Amino acid sequence: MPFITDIKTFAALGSGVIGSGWVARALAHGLDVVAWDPAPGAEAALRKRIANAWPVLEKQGLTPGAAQGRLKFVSTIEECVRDADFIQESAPERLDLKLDLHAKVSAAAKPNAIIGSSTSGLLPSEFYESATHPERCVVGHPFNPVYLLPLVEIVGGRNTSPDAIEAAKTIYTALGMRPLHVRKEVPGFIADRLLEALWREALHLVNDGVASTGEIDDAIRFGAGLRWSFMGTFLTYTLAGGDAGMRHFMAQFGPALQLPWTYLPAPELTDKLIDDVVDGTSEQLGERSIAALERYRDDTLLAVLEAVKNSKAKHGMAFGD
Ligand SMILES: NC(=O)C1=CN([C@@H]2O[C@H](COP(=O)(O)OP(=O)(O)OC[C@H]3O[C@@H](n4cnc5c(N)ncnc54)[C@H](O)[C@@H]3O)[C@@H](O)[C@H]2O)C=CC1
Ligand SMILES: C[N+](C)(C)CC(=O)CC(=O)[O-]
Repeated sequence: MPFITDIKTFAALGSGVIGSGWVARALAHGLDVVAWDPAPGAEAALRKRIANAWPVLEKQGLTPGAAQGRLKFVSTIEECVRDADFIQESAPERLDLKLDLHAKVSAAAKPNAIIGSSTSGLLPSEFYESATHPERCVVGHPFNPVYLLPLVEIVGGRNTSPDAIEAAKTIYTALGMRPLHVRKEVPGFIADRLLEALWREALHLVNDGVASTGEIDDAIRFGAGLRWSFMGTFLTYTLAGGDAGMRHFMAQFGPALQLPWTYLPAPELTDKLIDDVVDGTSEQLGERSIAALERYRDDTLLAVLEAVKNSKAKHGMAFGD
């Protein structure tokens, strides 16, 4: 039986930061969405998050027929997944919890509905171990805010069929995303390995009293962060090697890797370090609420996405190139 790829009904399990982002994306793409989350007050919190995201989604352009009213919140896992054409799990990052949840989800779902997990780095071979029809189970790791950022890392487990990877690519593409197949199942996949290295070094810089959280954020947002929105590290450093490109770059800056500039192990999360990071970021937040900062982030991201798309078009490139 072929996997379902022309999806009409999207099931979301877990409606926290990431689950609500998936719901917003699916609704904006004109789908019916069924959601489940066991927390008290979860439905109201989800609807509030969707309402906060909706203005930027309207600005970006909704699929005809898209409406917040097409979200149905249900009270059981089975009700959530039974009639779904595609299922995305965004439950807390705990192996035991995901193992138990996926055993239930996969037993209740249509056998040919693809199941994706938002996990940031747990291994699909482990948490889909007791799934029914594990061949249709993948990781679809998104980035926050899920309703705007296109990247989704697709990772298969030991039992995932190659056809399921292709089906997941088709589904996520139809949701306006840019799938990246991570060919080897490794903890942290690709993007979170990179992000974790940056995060670890940022914590060391705070811990060693080198810079405040705001100064470290400035070092990213006025420099590398701007060029990372359209060019990755490898091509950027090719240009840093001048006309001789990457070979010259390697010769000039390669030896510095032996120093090294960076620490590998993370610093101990002492109470002082946690307080320094929390106090620093509270100061950066100032009087703004999280929701206001999210709207600022979303508007700015949309402007960046539009600018990158237009510039690529002028150079004969598609957005996904
Ligand atoms: N926050 C982030 O930046 C990102 C998180 N992720 C991944 O997304 C997943 C969800 O993370 P967040 O949304 O950040 O967490 P969150 O804490 O915001 O939301 C988790 C939600 O799951 C609900 N929940 C609790 N038990 C559950 C169960 N048994 N089944 C279903 N839902 C349950 C909670 O009530 C809560 O609403 C995790 O696997 C995480 O690694 C992926 C990309 C980015
Ligand atoms: C912090 N995090 C590991 C949960 C981050 C991600 O998984 C992706 C993101 O949105 O940065």
